Amino acid sequence: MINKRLIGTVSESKKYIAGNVAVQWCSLGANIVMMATVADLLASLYMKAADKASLFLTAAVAVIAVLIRFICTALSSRMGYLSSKMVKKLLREKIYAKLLRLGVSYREQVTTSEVVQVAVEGVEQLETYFGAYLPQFFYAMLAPLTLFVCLCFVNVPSAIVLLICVPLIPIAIAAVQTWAKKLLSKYWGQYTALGDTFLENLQGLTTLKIYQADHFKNEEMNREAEEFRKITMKVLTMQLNSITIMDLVAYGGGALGVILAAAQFKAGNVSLSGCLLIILLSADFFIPMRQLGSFFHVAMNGMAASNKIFRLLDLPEKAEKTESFPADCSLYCSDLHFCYTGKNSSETEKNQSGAEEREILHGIHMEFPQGRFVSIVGESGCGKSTVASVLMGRNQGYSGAVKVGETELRDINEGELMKHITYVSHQSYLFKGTIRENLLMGKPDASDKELWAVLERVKLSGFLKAENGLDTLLTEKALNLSGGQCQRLALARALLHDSPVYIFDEATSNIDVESENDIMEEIHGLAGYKTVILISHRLANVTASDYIYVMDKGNIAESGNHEELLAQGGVYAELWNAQQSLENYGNSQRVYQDDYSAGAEGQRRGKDGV
Ligand SMILES: Nc1ncnc2c1ncn2[C@@H]1O[C@H](COP(=O)(O)OP(=O)(O)OP(=O)(O)O)[C@@H](O)[C@H]1O
Repeated sequence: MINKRLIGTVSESKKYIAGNVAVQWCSLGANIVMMATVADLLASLYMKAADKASLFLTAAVAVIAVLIRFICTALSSRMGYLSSKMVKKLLREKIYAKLLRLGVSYREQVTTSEVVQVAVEGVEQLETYFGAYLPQFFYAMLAPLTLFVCLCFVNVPSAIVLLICVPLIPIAIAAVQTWAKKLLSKYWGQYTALGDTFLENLQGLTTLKIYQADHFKNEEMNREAEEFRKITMKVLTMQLNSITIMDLVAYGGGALGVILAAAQFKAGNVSLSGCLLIILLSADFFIPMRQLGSFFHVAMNGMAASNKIFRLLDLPEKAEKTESFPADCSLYCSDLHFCYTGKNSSETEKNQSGAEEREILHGIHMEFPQGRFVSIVGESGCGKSTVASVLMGRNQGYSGAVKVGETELRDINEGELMKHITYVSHQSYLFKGTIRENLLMGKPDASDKELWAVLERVKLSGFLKAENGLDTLLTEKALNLSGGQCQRLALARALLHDSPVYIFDEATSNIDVESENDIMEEIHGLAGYKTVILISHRLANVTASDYIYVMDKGNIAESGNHEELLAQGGVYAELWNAQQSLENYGNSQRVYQDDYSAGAEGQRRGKDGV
């Protein structure tokens, strides 16, 4: 239960732990002095030898001792607080720094939910370990030894017996530890799983309601919660049982001290005041160890959490990338293979070892020359977004070559890569805060004038002027904006970023036609002077591209410009014809509806005599 690595990792907390032990020890010293004076007074009262002076002296010593103990207790909790505060801060900083070092591809090794659980809940669990358990551990060793030394001056056999009984408490703790360890790790697992389910169901509540699946999920969660309740009760029972055992040992030991002292007094081996002192102090032999036991289970939770923290901190890191982004920002992939493994998405031991590798990209060749507009199309699931993630440096476990100019992409410094490639997906993340704050992420030194100019370009300025301008507040995930407005805002932020390469991954899916047209207009505008990679389901959006790659099940099925691909009469032409007939059908329906509405309006007007 003393994790040297954990203590070493946050060694700054050692001074607080030492200070905490020191003040508790001072408090014990004050208690010994007080008890010795009280024992003396009681003995002289019994002998009828007490006078006023000894009464006053005892009262004065008692008041001073109580005062010292009060100050020491306050100092001890202050130090406990300071050490746990420092530990939490340091560990969270380390986790944060680790994530930064792992970079954008961190999800290849650990899931976001695991990182959140470890950084928030996991670190929180260590509060008691550092704030209470560790100081108590050292104090629980020091206190019986100190009392032993003091009582040796009074009566050696009693002091020895009391000292021998103290280790019975840790032995009792150790007896339950093996069982407790397994139980607590199971408890922790169920606790985090329940947290995951709860969060997921809460986030998807609207969807669950729409499909009337909320009842089913409710029952599922009830079952999980019931399992969690059962294991919580087991943990509580285990804790209560072990506390009962510890109490038996502690108070039994105290009682033994009383019996021994009385026997020694009867045998004439100890004075009356000495006997009283042994009786008064015998409980203090056991109380620190008993207190340690009560922190034990919380500290064990901390240990389970620290294992998870170290698993995260020990994840292998790639060597520091030093290459800067080349001036020639043409991108190309040659013989590019990529597989996702179960490792990426699951933390279970079984999945890690038995992870099935599924190749998504089967040795593809693609070129994205500087300043050209290249599109990638293909059926859902053929690997388009995977290519985008590789180009963004998010999927680094590829084989083959991916180069920017002459430099291998995975050797380019991550900050440089992010600075030079802007990625806009259909789910661009907008942060809770103001419109200004969200836009300034694209260009921190942009003036309000620049921000309004870019909002004008994406046709969002009218709406925002009617709201609170650049200070319009966005709620979490910008839920107070429509889908189209979110995408326009994300595009505005991307335009401000002004990087040489832009990747648009289905940036206009799931939004209204007007927003789609406005956004596509901007993308086509960019294509004149930036390297633009456009991934789109809708072929009408890619017709103006300099080059189009048609993907099929992780391979390049065809490539060329729009006219060439149509002339080939292959997958692209088939898809184009199918989409065209659908769009023509949609248009004819719209015309029919417009005619119908115009006719109905004419009839109404006729009736009204207008
Ligand atoms: N993180 C992941 N872990 C495991 N498999 C994944 C992951 N992301 C995607 N895949 C799988 O990789 C394949 C290609 O996915 P990808 O998202 O690249 O396709 P896509 O062509 O962009 O599809 P869509 O047009 O529907 O967005 C899919 O079969 C998908 O199941």
